[in-house]
Amino acid sequence: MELVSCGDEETTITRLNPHVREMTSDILYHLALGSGSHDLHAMFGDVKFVCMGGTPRRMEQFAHFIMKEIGYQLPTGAQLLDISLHSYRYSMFKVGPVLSVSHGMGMPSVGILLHEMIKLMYHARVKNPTFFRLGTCGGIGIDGGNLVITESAVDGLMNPYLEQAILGEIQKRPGLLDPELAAELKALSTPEDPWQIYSGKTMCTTDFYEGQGRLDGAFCDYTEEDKFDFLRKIHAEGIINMEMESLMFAALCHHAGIRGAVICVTLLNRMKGDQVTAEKSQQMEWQEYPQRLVARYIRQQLEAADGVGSGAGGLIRSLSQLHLTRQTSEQFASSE
Ligand SMILES: O=P(O)(O)O[C@@H]1C[C@H](O)[C@@H](CO)O1
Ligand SMILES: O=c1cc[nH]c(=O)[nH]1
Repeated sequence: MELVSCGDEETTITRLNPHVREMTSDILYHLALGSGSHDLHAMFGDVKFVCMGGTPRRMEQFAHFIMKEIGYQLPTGAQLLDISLHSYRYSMFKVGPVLSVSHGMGMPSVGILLHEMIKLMYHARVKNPTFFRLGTCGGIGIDGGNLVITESAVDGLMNPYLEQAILGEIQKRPGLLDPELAAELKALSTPEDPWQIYSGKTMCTTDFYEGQGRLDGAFCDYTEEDKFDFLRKIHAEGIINMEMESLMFAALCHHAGIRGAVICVTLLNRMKGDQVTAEKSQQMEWQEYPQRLVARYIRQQLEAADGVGSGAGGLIRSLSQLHLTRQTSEQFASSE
């Protein structure tokens, strides 16, 4: 990707806010970090992959999982710490070149996080990061426990763009994701995996209940027939799942020129019901499926960068100058 000159810095982020370039100190309020209070280049300059998902617990688990998968070792006595603990909003864990961050529920929450993660990449001088959303969704004609890779995201009206009111006017940003990345991820799935993998359009809604045509919300002013007419209609348009973040994620990654992918596990088939009835232990196992696929991709990329046959360890060790120790945690706390 072409480097864009930003004052005395270079960034691969397109359309970066010119005001941010001029700010001597930028507070990343919801991450409990700041370009004035922290040496963001020293802390995050080696990041290559940013993985996001709804809950702090899932993203902490992913951090531990990816640590094993890429053979990364914390220094003796160090613990994996929540870098954004003192924001009381999001949780963020760093494992060498991988950041694992929770984004909460819905587009406003993931949108705020994306603004700050994109600025973090700029301040840390990270070039060409890849962003992933590792999520859960409702399948349309796909049973629970399968994977969906989003090709592009649409809103609840099937518009292929994000509409945002900015200064009293609607701005439209396309919900496009990187087709090559989606294909590369899909190719990493094998017939031995416990899931089937699908790719298609994702409907991103602003609500879990009425917004997704459920019959089990507190309110429902439509019939079961209306619901199924709608699900059949959107399925005929190539929509194979529903969730609540993909459109914001796709639109902001595309706007920033960041390679992004959305991989969700289905928790249920909406053609068969509305309630999530799978056992909690089953849901927990399913939640790991997107993580397993993305871990394969990260491993593959690190191994390729490290040279064939030498394994990911060397690169990861050399990339990971920064270890998140108690001392740096106290630094994070001081930015509260
Ligand atoms: O990534 P997660 O599993 O948090 O995303 C989906 C979409 C909504 O945020 C939430 C609804 O249950 O799950
Ligand atoms: O049906 C579902 C399941 C998970 N997440 C959603 O947004 N919808």
